Amino acid sequence: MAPGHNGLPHGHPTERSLSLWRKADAVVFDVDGTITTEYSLDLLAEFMGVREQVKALSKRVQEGTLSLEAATAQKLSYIHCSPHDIKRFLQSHPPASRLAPGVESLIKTLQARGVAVYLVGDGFRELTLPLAAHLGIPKDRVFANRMNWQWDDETGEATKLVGFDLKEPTAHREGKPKAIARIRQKHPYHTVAFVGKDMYDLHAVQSSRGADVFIGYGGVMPRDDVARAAEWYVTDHRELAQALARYRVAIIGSGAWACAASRMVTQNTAEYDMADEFLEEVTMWVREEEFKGRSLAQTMNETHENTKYFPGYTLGRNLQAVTSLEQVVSDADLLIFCLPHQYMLGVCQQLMGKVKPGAAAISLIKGMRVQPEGPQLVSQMVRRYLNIDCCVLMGANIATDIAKEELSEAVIGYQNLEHAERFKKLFERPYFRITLLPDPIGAEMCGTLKNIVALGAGMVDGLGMGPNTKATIIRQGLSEMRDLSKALYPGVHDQTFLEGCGVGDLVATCAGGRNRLVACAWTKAQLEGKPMSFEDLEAEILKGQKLQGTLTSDEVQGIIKLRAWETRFPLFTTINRIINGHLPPVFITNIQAGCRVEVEHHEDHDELPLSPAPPPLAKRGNTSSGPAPAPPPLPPLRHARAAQQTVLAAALASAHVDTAATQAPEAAQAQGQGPESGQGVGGGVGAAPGLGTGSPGHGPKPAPSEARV
Ligand SMILES: NC(=O)c1ccc[n+]([C@@H]2O[C@H](COP(=O)([O-])OP(=O)(O)OC[C@H]3O[C@@H](n4cnc5c(N)ncnc54)[C@H](O)[C@@H]3O)[C@@H](O)[C@H]2O)c1
Ligand SMILES: O=P(O)(O)OC[C@H](O)CO
Repeated sequence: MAPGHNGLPHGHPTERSLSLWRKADAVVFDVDGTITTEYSLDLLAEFMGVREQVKALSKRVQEGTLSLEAATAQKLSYIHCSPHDIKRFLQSHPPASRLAPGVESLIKTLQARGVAVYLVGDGFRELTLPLAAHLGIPKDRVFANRMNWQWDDETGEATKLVGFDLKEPTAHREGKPKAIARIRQKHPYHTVAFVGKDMYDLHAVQSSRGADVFIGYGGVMPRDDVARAAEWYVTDHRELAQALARYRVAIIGSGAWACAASRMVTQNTAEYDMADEFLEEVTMWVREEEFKGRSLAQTMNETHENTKYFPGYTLGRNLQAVTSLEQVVSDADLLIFCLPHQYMLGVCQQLMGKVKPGAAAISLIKGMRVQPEGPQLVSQMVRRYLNIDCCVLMGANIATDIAKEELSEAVIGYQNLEHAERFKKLFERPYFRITLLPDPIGAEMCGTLKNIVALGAGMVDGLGMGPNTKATIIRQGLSEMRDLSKALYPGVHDQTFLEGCGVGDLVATCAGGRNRLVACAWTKAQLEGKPMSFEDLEAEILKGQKLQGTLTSDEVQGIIKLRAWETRFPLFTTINRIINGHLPPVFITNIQAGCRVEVEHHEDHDELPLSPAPPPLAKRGNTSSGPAPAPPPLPPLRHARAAQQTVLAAALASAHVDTAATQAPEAAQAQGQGPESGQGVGGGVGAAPGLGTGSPGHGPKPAPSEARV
């Protein structure tokens, strides 16, 4: 055969046709000779003993000496069958025996990807519908001619074939473009591809522009003229299936959650799936570092285990650890960001202009960046710096439990539904359920803010208090999460806070998360008189994994302080004051007092942002905002025991809080003021007004949405 369109060899699509085929949301197939190995009417004619007469008519149509309409009418008069004959014919020629090789699998692949498949042919519904049923194509997606029948007046049954319905568009030469136009009128498909066998099909597409691309199929009835004229000519349907886009997946980050999430992703990309959308190999960016004298990435590639950040869990064999960030993203279509949030700005800056155009991202990161003009969520950062869409995946997703394949749920918050659906396919497993949520900001705010509440829950545990107190903190936390999210982003949906990313994640984190764990240890250390910094405890307990809550608390407090919202967000404010050493942990049970305590500015670097331009986040020791070397760490107040006591004394004096309240619960109990004194959360802490006991002792009047505790 001669070379195809633009001199390309056969089977080589033009760039345009390949791209349109890959993004088609509807594919229309011609029927006879394209999805079948023969003209079905010819087979019926053979069955009825008139094959040669009918074939001769088809030849005349191809030669242009007889019109399609006249030939069809003549063929039917030769065939002259009854409905019973058709039934027998269909029994002896079941659909599977009539289909062209590879077409059934191609159609199933397209359908699994959500592509709408249509059949448009100039054969007959009576013979085409059984094929459609076999292929799972609904009747209303089939365009074909209808036979006319003579009816027996007495039995009411069709008896004899008497021609065909000329009102069907497919009865005429220009019928196919008309059918495609009808499809487009009814459904707003973005891209329609047409697969057909002859020049009529090609002209039908070119003349009407009904379809965006024509692909010639010559596997059954090869045609040189079509091969020459078509932008893409294939002789096997498998070529079309193989050419469908497959997405290359990259994970940016290699910590605990990144590794647990990678297991789901690699399980899905490795598993056989009709849609076959993803390339099996997944790459993971592993920051260059040595662990136990060896390159961590190298160890991961050899042992399929992240021995530093996620020891004890096997990762997919199809996961490739790569240390070059640029290399990982350069050819990736789907980017999964999963890093401690403080490193994301540096990563985004490094990746500017290096991401594949058209790539889509999802962030699993829980945290935000605070700029003078306001907060910037990670998904917003990705959109802004990398100029690509970014969904978020948020939920009650403690990494180790998911690695054990215990049931868990998450939401994918999205702006672009198509991307969200693709990511859902990439992550969803029998043990990991995903709901799509059109509120990405709400979902991400939930994931970010719950880390602060978890610190409060850890303090409750560290103080040795029980579930009632923790439930109070969780309830108040959820309320402040919602109020702050809505105050900053009024479009956020209330319902989001009742989803897996809201109350679900909050409960899980407050029960078993790292923020809770470290805050509990920090509180105990305080009570025992052997205080330790959060950073030291983080290093000791989490062994390289990163705490997000303390940094997020500082960032969020910057937002609160700038707007003088302390009394609107008493839990967030009190937690921030506790972790920064301005209040003792026991104030977690007295947030109305905690948020009103006047905080003395001890040292410049100790204070929370006051001015419209919050100080750089890097000020907080090793919590720099990018992978670039952090500036020399300044010890925050929460790390300095002596300074803490000084400020605490001042704070208590200014709040007129009874110092007994600042002691450990045991000490407070001895004075009848501890949680077991009957005042519990409501009034257990000193002279300051207690949780749930009404108006505060001093300070501004609470806003209407103010906390009840
Ligand atoms: N761990 C969980 O159970 C869990 C669950 C859900 C969401 N999350 C969120 O996912 C995000 C990532 O958490 P994780 O558990 O995967 O990470 P992690 O806490 O285990 O932190 C380790 C990661 O931080 C990276 N890292 C350390 N120093 C770095 C630096 N200077 N620059 C760049 N990267 C550096 C390491 O290379 C490693 O990838 C966080 O926002 C977290 O809140 C965590
Ligand atoms: O362990 P934490 O506190 O960082 O929380 C982990 C996850 O966010 C829980 O969904």
